[in-house]
Amino acid sequence: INRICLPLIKNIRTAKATGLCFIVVPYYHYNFLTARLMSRTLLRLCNLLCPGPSFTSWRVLVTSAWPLKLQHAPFKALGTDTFLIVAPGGIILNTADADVISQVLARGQDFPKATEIYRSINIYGRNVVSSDGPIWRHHRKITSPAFSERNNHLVWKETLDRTQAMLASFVGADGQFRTVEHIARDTTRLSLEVMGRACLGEKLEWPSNIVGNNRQLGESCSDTVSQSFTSSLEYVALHIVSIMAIKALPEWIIRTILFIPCKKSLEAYDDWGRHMRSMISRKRSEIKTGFVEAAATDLIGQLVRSQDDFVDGKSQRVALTDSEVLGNLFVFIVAGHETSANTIHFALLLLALHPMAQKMAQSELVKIFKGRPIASWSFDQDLPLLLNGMLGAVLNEVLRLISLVLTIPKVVTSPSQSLLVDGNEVQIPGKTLIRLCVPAVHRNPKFWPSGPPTDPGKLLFPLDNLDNDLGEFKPERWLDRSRTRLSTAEKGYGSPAPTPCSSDDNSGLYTPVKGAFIPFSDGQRSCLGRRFAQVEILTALAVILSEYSVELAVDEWASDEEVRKMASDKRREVWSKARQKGEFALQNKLVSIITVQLNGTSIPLRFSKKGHERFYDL
Ligand code: HEM
Repeated sequence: INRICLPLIKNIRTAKATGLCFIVVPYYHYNFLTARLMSRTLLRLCNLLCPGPSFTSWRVLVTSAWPLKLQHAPFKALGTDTFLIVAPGGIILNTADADVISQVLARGQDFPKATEIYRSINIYGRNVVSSDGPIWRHHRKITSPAFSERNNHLVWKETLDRTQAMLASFVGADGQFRTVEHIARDTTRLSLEVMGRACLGEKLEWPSNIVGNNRQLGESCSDTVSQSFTSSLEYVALHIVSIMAIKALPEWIIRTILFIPCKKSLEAYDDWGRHMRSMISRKRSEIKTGFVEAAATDLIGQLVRSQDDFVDGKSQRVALTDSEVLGNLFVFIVAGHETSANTIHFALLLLALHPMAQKMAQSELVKIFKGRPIASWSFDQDLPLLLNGMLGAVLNEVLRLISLVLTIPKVVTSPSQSLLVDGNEVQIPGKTLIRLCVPAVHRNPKFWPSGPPTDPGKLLFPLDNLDNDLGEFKPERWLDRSRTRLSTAEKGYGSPAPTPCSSDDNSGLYTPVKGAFIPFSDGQRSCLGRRFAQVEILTALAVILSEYSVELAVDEWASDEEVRKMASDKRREVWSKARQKGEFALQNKLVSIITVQLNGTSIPLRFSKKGHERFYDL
């Protein structure tokens, strides 16, 4: 009674007082242990005994996956874009309303980041992602300048180079492109290589010296975890979730754990930390001895240099400690490698599923590069054209359709904060957790111009965008700039906080209402690596599409020889099978583990020289 009923009654009263729509659930999703226990007992039992839950059932809303699986559907079913979930452990405000989102993001003091959720990321030291208040301001002030245009230039150069190496690895022994079964592994490696150079100043060498072969990521580690930096970085990147889970345990439990997977993760953790500490001190001596060139552009060099700048300056207190430099480098890798890798992965899948969009992007690349060799591509001249053209539209559309970060968590400072919801001033109680539901607002027809669905007979899951085309991949929607609308924040409610990079806007593309497009969040806690990611993803796609096309592989239904002999109707048939399978996977097999990714399945792809495609003429 004391732990469940009374708090629940109190929370229901508080929720009622807001006047917002609310749904009562029996347990609080963010109470990890209770949620695990209840989902295995009560939820499982109810799901066994009762018919399939509706979009607004508590059985759905207590799961962490609903923002991914149901997107805008619960909001549509409830007839509101902002509703509360009320549990004994607390109240969660969910919103898919661009106006509410832009108010929350603009008022960082009133609605700070819910850093509790990110505590487990502190394993190497305090950092900009998981801190708040003055400590966060201190980290942000020191780390922001590292994400400079000089660093982005390094990202550009490294991505040009590593993408060509990745493409070369797709060619089989017979000189022909082979089917790439797990493209996500290759894009992960590509992204780690770019991170290695632009973040840590290291040219990563894989032990096999071949990127993208069908070897499992992480296999390069020997049983005891290799001493080499690349292997330990790869191992840590691949096992981040389990390493963070182990490190959340008390030290005495950790040190007495004997079973092998945990030991390996711990060794990798120690190994990478050791590598990084010696790298930091090496950087420091490189800077001292005047070897500044490399140190000045990669992120590690800039963070280490900022330590010296501050020590030599007026206030000695301001510098980051070595452990904080390490903590920040670690979160840059966590926040940056998987997000960029998965975006490139999803962009390639969606382009393979939509050959018309791919052709449009390719013809624009012909106009931009006019057949110039990659070595002569220019960061200053060519990148803005990519960002503001069809490829920029492809990137935005991928990020709109598959939001890598599902929800952006904020918390209400006590005692309460007011918000304008549908024109009414609402008092949101202190400590309420706010979830900005990214996939839902990205598909909310209230905030996006939309057309009719391309194929009204085709069912989409979830069934929430049947009367519009917002569930479809249509990069062209970003090319019409006349669609810009105004938001509450622009009309003067609250003052939008400065974003880190002002030069990274795709100003040549359609500008959605403020708060409607938030793949990188917005306001004072927006993504520090936004421009880094944009440069990396666009550059990789430009290298691939300037000379090659990407198609769905059909090996499951026909061999290369059979495809060669097929008439066009037969080819269309096998391609349709591959398309159906690919679309099914994208609609049903996405999961969110730190970021959104395909789980337990992959969509095989085939690259080909332009002009040698197998299904382009269909
Ligand atoms: C497509 C790629 C990326 C996406 C979609 C993305 C998305 C996001 C989002 C939504 C946030 C806000 C999270 C929150 O407030 O809960 C964020 C924060 C952050 N991101 Fe990214 N990110 C990407 C790439 C990168 C890269 C490449 C880096 C670094 C190299 C990076 C570094 C950071 C950092 C340091 C923060 C924390 C900023 C702060 O709290 O002050 N991100 N990112």
